[in-house]
Amino acid sequence: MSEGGSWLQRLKRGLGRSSTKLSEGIVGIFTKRRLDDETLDELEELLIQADMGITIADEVTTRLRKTRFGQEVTPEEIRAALAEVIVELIDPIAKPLKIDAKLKPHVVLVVGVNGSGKTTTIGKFAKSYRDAGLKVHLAAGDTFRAAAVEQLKIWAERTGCPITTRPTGADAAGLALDAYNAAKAEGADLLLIDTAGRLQNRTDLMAELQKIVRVLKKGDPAAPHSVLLVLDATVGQNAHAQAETFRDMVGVTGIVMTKLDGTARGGVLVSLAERYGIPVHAIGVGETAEDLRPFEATAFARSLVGLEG
Ligand SMILES: Nc1nc2c(ncn2[C@@H]2O[C@H](COP(=O)(O)OP(=O)(O)OP(=O)(O)O)[C@@H](O)[C@H]2O)c(=O)[nH]1
Repeated sequence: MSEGGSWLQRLKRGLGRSSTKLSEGIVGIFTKRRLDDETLDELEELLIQADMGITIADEVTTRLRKTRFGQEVTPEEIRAALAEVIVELIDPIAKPLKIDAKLKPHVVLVVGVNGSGKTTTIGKFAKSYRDAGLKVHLAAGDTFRAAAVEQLKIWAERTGCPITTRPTGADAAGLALDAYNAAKAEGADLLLIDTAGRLQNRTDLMAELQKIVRVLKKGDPAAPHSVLLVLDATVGQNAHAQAETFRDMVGVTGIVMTKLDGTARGGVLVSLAERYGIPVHAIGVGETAEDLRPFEATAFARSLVGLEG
């Protein structure tokens, strides 16, 4: 559980496992040693182990080799260099989800594997867009789990957003279209559609997701206007497989990465950014909706490597 505090404190605390592992690793390598082939190799290995990806590991070590080879460097300097490379890489993909109010409604389909944090994400987004003055409609598209519908209903009540539901076992595509029509009739600006969690290797469930997309197009040929993939950071490298399959199946337009507090491998977000270039809208660093915030490159990079401020 998070114990409150400012967002930066929550972020730092949430990324604590990842930053401790990286910091300790860097201190271990560079205490009283020069920057040479051996230490650079060890650094590269550490960054790969931290799920940063080979490109980042390469870029950091190449830069350090060019500028500091043969010199003594402090762990602090290494962390600063690392943060700099990470910021350059993730800044272009750190983008909030932009709602086009002209679409009425802008349709956002939220997808991901079971328990990744879809419902929490929808609740949080519903609240923040409502607070910003938009009319939001929710669709409880997880027709497999009654508890998921209940959870979304609670969010609907809490945020004062109308919600479309159907009994367990109902056709999720039909529900999505019903929700679209209801949202349109209400003049809603935004329709957030929850879906059942599905593993990316279940082709039958992935086909169902494609059906939802096809059926939504009967309402608006351009819908869904956004497809958000919610990824649980604790799955580590499997996040890559998930991003790839969901992207190929339904064209992911943005990512929300949750549970960064539950892993020492927060670097996976960086390697995802580098590999797919898909915008990251928000990150979660704790169990409550308060812990889910827009993704901000500099704060993330500095917190990840354990730098102050
Ligand atoms: N520690 C931590 N827990 C989180 C985070 N985001 C969500 N959770 C928790 O993860 C659990 C699953 O979140 P949900 O939003 O219900 O996930 P879902 O994807 O809708 O789940 P399904 O309906 O099973 O597909 C809940 O207990 C959340 O409180 C996070 O950033 N950190």
